[in-house]
Amino acid sequence: MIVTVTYNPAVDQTIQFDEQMAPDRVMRADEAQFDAGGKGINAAQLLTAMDRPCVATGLLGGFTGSFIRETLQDDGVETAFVDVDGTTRLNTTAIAAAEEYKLNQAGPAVGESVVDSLLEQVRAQSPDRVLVGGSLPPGLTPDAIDRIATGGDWETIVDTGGDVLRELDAQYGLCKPNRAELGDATGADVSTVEGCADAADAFRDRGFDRVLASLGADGAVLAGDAGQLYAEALDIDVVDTVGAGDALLSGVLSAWEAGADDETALRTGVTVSAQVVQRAGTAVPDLDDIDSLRDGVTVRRL
Ligand SMILES: Nc1ncnc2c1ncn2[C@@H]1O[C@H](COP(=O)(O)OP(=O)(O)O)[C@@H](O)[C@H]1O
Ligand SMILES: O=P(O)(O)OC[C@H]1O[C@](O)(COP(=O)(O)O)[C@@H](O)[C@@H]1O
Repeated sequence: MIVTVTYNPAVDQTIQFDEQMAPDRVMRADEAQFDAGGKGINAAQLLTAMDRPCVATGLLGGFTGSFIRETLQDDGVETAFVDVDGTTRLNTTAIAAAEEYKLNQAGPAVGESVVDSLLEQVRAQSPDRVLVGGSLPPGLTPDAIDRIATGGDWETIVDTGGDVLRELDAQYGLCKPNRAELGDATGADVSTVEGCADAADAFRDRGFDRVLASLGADGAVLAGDAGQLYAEALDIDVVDTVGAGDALLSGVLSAWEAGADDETALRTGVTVSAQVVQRAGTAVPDLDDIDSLRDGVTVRRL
């Protein structure tokens, strides 16, 4: 069973314009959408949609927090959140002509005592795996993630930015940097797939059993004890890429929970992410055919 921890959830607002962004004028969006977001929350929604037992925990506050709580309830996602005084952030993805702008807020400041409250919620679920996903709100340091990783007898997966990744001290089952985060965390040349795979592999020494590096339209690399696996991305029409990394990771975790090997897990992740990027925002797509669609993903050993 998986518990997801989102220290800094967000309502994801996706707005679409049929013209390019321009300063000093009113831009009017043709379409607007609101989704419950934040890395662990997206993962919990996707894992639930794939019938994997999962509980979403994290910090919620204010009207945006209530929206996330209600959305997850409607989606049948089990939750165990901790209430905070501030207002959960609203992150915006603006799609203008063919360009994508991601505008993320810092989130409400919290005190360190929230880590104890969250740990209590996590322990109460007795999970096998815990996914800690997303940025940290003001008031918390990477120690908040290490404390979850060392707080019980579970494998911890982490999906967070390069700066925080570099500062983690505990032992983790997996981290999932995207290309920029991998570059930030390692300082390596990540301009080629091979460079990314080598950087991911080397980064394992910093306390990660496996590193799953997502490379956008170039696909993904999974580096572990058994070597480096590379999966090409599927050739699809992308609406926006928000939630793509969460989808990749959710597919991998879902397959592992079902007992699959790394190659099958990587195929599953790439397939789930392809479904997500073909839809606006972080809404949960139809995932019924994932097991058959994943056969279309090309994986090779590097
Ligand atoms: N343009 C694209 N075409 C096809 N698949 C994509 C595209 N962008 C992202 N993906 C899929 O989503 C996964 C995660 O994307 P990425 O942008 O690297 O993650 P993040 O959202 O964390 O930045 C990729 O590994 C790939 O499978
Ligand atoms: O916590 P961060 O790094 O600010 O990211 C939060 C944002 O990332 C998302 O989880 C999407 O993440 P990915 O695009 O990396 O999958 C959004 O739902 C959320 O608004």
